[in-house]
Amino acid sequence: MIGLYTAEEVRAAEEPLLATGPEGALMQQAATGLATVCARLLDDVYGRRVVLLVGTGNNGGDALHAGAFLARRGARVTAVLLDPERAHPAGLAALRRAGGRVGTGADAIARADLVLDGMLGIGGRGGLRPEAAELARAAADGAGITIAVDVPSGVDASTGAVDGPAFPAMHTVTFGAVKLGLVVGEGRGYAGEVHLVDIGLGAHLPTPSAWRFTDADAAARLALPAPDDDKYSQGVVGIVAGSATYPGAGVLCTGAALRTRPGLVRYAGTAAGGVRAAWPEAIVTEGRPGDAGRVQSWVVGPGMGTDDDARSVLAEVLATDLPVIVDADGLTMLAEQQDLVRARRAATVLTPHDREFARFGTEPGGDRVAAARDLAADLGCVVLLKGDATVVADADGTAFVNGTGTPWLATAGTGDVLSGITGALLATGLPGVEAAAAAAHLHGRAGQLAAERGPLIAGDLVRRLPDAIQRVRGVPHSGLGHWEA
Ligand SMILES: NC(=O)C1=CN([C@@H]2O[C@H](COP(=O)(O)OP(=O)(O)OC[C@H]3O[C@@H](n4cnc5c(N)ncnc54)[C@H](OP(=O)(O)O)[C@@H]3O)[C@@H](O)[C@H]2O)[C@@H](O)CC1
Ligand SMILES: Nc1ncnc2c1ncn2[C@@H]1O[C@H](COP(=O)(O)OP(=O)(O)O)[C@@H](O)[C@H]1O
Ligand SMILES: [K+]
Repeated sequence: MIGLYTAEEVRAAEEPLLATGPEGALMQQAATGLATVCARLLDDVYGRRVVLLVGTGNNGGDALHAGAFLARRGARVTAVLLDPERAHPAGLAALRRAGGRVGTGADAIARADLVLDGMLGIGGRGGLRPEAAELARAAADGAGITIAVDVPSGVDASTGAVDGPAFPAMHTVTFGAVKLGLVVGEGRGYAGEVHLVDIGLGAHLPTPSAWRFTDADAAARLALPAPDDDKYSQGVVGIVAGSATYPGAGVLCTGAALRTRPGLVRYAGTAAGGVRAAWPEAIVTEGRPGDAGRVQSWVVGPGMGTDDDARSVLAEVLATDLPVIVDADGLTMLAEQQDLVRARRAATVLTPHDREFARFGTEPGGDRVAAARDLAADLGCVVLLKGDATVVADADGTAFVNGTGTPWLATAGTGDVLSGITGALLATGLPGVEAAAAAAHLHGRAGQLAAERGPLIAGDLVRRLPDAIQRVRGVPHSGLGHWEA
């Protein structure tokens, strides 16, 4: 798993190194790593126009030292200083020695091949002040590569919240640890591709605030069937989704469960006809959940409606002592009867998008990890807050930020697929938070594979799930896979 850290956690890790190491050593390491990434992205450094946007803190110092490195390799480097009196003295001296110069704003930025944002790092507070905001806007209008030093100025490194303008980075070169704010919320959109430069913080870093799954982490939660497995032993999933008028959610959700963990999937609900026609492999009843037969987890909510029948079905499922994932219409009803979750002892996973989340009392706001954590703690369940970087939080504060997916997932029905995947993983006995994090990872991988062929629809996700599972297990999706024992 990849650790995601707040600014405070990174500062605490830096302290012992600053206290014991030679003066400026950390900054030299950071600046060298930064300049190396810049040189790679510029391809040929000689003669290139580089503009440094330099604030008053150490973030500006990093930019100045990296600028000196690039100037020594023949780049034409101009530093734009937010406050010339307070620019990092050693960095400025190094830049001058290397032949760089100090200049002014917008024109230089418009002509630059590369703009390096060293205005604010983890010491930034609140929205950008007017002059910094103006430079960020000029960088957005320019044609050069934009690279943020440590964190894009205007992005809260710890939360991803953005208050007003921020520097639009195509790349962010971050030091020592990946800051949470670079991968979640609005900040993610400003950070671009994140490059991590090692400055030796490793052993000093605390347990991170949040985690990101890798393919290996997801694969570890997708156990293969063993020789002694049968169709029941892998975990049977029960689905309540869709309706007679709108069978689609039932079809997508059941298909996703089958394609994730095809031991046995049971369906109970009013979309029975559509589900039966689409998935002869599923065991289908028009009746209530209690009529479906034994299951090890329930998926309830997508497209089931919110009438009195739907309400009583939701209550019936939540009254079981089985893991349950609640989505869509199920969430709309649950928001009005939140005690149905609080009373549960088995795992409950709620999978709201922003509007569904708001029905529980508060908007997600700028700090999406905190929002998901707070709701999870309040209800004593797992909350999976959907978005371009889906957040999964448990009642005890454990949190994951998903790193897979594609904006092509913003299409109707993809959430139903996520519900089916989550239900299938819950049925295998995984803790709720791990099932949800693995499901989000796998769903995103399926989306990426489906998007390779252009615009995707939700059914494509179901079709690509086997390839996605192969991919996260390390088997090339286009190859024959491993035949060796
Ligand atoms: N620690 C280390 O050893 C290492 C740290 N490293 C680097 O240092 C960075 C952290 O440096 P830092 O602590 O100096 O803070 P930093 O982010 O430069 O900003 C502080 C300045 O910004 C100002 N300011 C604040 N808010 C503002 C706003 N909204 N709008 C405008 N201005 C605002 C504030 O000024 P003031 O409020 O006093 O006017 C203050 O002077 C870190 O991200 C990494 O890049 C690496 O070299 C590795 C080694
Ligand atoms: N811009 C985006 N980038 C990446 N993923 C997205 C984006 N927008 C939505 N998604 C993902 O698509 C899915 C949409 O789910 P949802 O809103 O419940 O759709 P539906 O109810 O139509 O099935 C979620 O998994 C969400 O994380
Ligand atoms: K910055």
